[in-house]
Amino acid sequence: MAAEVYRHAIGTFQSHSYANNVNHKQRLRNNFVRLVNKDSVSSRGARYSSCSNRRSVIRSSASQTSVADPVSLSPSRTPTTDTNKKSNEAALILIRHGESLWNEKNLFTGCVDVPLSKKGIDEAIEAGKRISSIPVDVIFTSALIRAQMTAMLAMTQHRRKKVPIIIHNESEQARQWSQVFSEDTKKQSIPVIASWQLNERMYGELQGLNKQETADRYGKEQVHEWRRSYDTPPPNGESLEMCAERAVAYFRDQIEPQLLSGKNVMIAAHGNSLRSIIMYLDKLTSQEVISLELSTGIPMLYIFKEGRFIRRGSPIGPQEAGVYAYTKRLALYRQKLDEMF
Ligand SMILES: O=C(O)[C@H](O)COP(=O)(O)O
Repeated sequence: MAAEVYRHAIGTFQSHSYANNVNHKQRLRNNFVRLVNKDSVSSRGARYSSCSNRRSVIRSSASQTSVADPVSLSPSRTPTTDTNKKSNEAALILIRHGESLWNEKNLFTGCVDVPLSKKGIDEAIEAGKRISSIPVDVIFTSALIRAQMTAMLAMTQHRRKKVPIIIHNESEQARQWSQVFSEDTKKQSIPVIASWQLNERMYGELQGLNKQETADRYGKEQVHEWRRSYDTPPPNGESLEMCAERAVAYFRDQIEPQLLSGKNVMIAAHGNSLRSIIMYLDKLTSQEVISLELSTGIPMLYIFKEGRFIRRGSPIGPQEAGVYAYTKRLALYRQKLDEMF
């Protein structure tokens, strides 16, 4: 089974109470409305919501919920963004943030904005070493500091030494205002786009609670269902399906066009927002995704080629020959780096 490929150990986390949820119920209601009306789901405009996933063939049946289309892209999804490269091939790196202070304490974290632990910082740096020879043209992160720190720390290790700069991308005007006019600066920098749609799923009333204590109180099975099932939300929180509604919509609307235009993309996000995106990329069923676990701070590489996503696992290190054998472009880039540095 495809999910078995993801051997990363599950981080242990636990829960607690959610501090910033004044509008929480309203948001959940909105999410449900959006779920009912899936065709109208857009990653733009809304403030807070959940994500959704799709992998390859997501079958629709009583036990296997259909999430989205297979990953091949229709002509209507041709890139509309700035694209000077003409290529139907690109690299996609996914990284779950390094261990956070609440991961360390085994607390359910969800949308709470918790920074990295010391170990998490080391993991982010280590992740950066693993991808240090893979070109990155644009970075997407969630709006949460643990994902943003992971992306920045990882990029400190990159051989090309480009500087990540934050770009506001939420509207045409924001994009205009964020423009970098100097061609030299553009070449020496990497745009970073932060978006709430890539946030961790909202864990509702579990946020801030200890995971082990919650399992002791409600039972292991119940807690496993809240954490790993596709469509059972934790109390007042988001199910993976709800999380996928926002994350996969965002991926399709904002990230795929970049890949289609030949840009290499890195996404630094979270256990469940990335699970939903991987479900989409690998066409996992709602049953298969249950066993998909992501470790903190482990980069995963996909090659986007002819409208399809090809999973290439996790680069072991910058010298790993196999990574650069995947595509001619990666190999050439690596060769250029070797000559320059
Ligand atoms: O929000 C959290 O607690 C973690 O980031 C993910 O937790 P999980 O492994 O319980 O989904």
